[in-house]
Amino acid sequence: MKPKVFIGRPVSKEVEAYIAKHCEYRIWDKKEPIPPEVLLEEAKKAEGLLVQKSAITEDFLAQASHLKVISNTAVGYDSFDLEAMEKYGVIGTHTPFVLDETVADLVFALMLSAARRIPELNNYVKQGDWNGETQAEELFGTDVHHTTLGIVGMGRIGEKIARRAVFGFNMKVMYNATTPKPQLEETYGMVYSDLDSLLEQSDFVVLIVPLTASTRKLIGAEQFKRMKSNAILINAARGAVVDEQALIEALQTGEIRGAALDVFEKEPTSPDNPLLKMDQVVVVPHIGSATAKTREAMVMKAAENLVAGVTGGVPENVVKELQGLISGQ
Ligand SMILES: NC(=O)C1=CN([C@@H]2O[C@H](COP(=O)(O)OP(=O)(O)OC[C@H]3O[C@@H](n4cnc5c(N)ncnc54)[C@H](OP(=O)(O)O)[C@@H]3O)[C@@H](O)[C@H]2O)C=CC1
Ligand SMILES: O=CC(=O)O
Repeated sequence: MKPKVFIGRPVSKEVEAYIAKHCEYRIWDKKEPIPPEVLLEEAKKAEGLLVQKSAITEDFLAQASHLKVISNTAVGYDSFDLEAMEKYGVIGTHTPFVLDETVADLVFALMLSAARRIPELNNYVKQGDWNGETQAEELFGTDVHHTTLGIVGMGRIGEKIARRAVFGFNMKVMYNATTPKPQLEETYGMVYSDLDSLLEQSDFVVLIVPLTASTRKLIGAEQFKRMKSNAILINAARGAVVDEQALIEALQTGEIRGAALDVFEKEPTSPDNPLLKMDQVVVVPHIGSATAKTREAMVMKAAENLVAGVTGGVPENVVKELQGLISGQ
């Protein structure tokens, strides 16, 4: 008998066919996100789940006693209660590597947009404000090339950002991570820095860390005070890595020049969020990995992890905190 799985989001025909070959499955194929109570009811009958950032709590796991694996279609897995998953022996997987270059592209798109004020100037032209006079200084932006970039998080994606910065834009790169990376320093000529010095010296600060207890509100009022007044913050990590209220105040008081945000404390963010009213803030709706090719690769990777987890194989991408569950099998 094939193992029973539930697919908690729409997938392509190819992915569905792959899962169908190995599993008996049910699927949530509506565009809107699956309601938590529907996911729970389905999870009670399944050995494996494929989800996209659905919250997996202790209470959820306690009620879904057949689960062996939960495959997340994202690299970040802050939606997993890792302690509870370990307690219930449920393997969690994610989709690293396949999205790195795409997310690094988006980080650069955000950096360039904020520095050169692309959304503002796009509106200026489209609204008919371009009247042919010599361009006024108020339209000027700031350079990206030959400036200093501080990257907070030097993992898979951080490295791809560093490569673009050094070889594409001649930037000086400083980085912070939990441990220094001497080999990457040699490859990219970048320097490891404590967070405070990185904030003090960078023209652009990119956040690309996982959301954990140690990174929640990593950047708050105290950190904004350290940043240059012409600095631009790019957050492509998770909204909660930044104290959003402190960011609003830092922008209002001119402590930093601007921000470019793919992620927010609460998603979707409220239309009333003051950040959305600020010209010096560029926003996109959490689309770091959102190209058709990369998203398809992520979903196929998630399907492969799911199938391996319910058919007695070893999923390729078990999250590091739960790898003990595999070695203990
Ligand atoms: N906006 C979007 O659409 C996307 C967002 N993301 C987010 O980006 C995150 C990073 O992805 P990825 O590069 O694959 O992850 P990795 O695990 O490869 O890298 C994470 C990096 O963060 C560092 N780090 C962890 N904790 C801290 C800390 N307290 N202070 C400083 N550095 C820290 C790690 O240090 P060390 O190497 O020393 O352990 C590591 O260098 C994801 O977890 C996700 O939240 C990812 C993809 C898309
Ligand atoms: O936010 C996206 C991810 O893959 O993590």
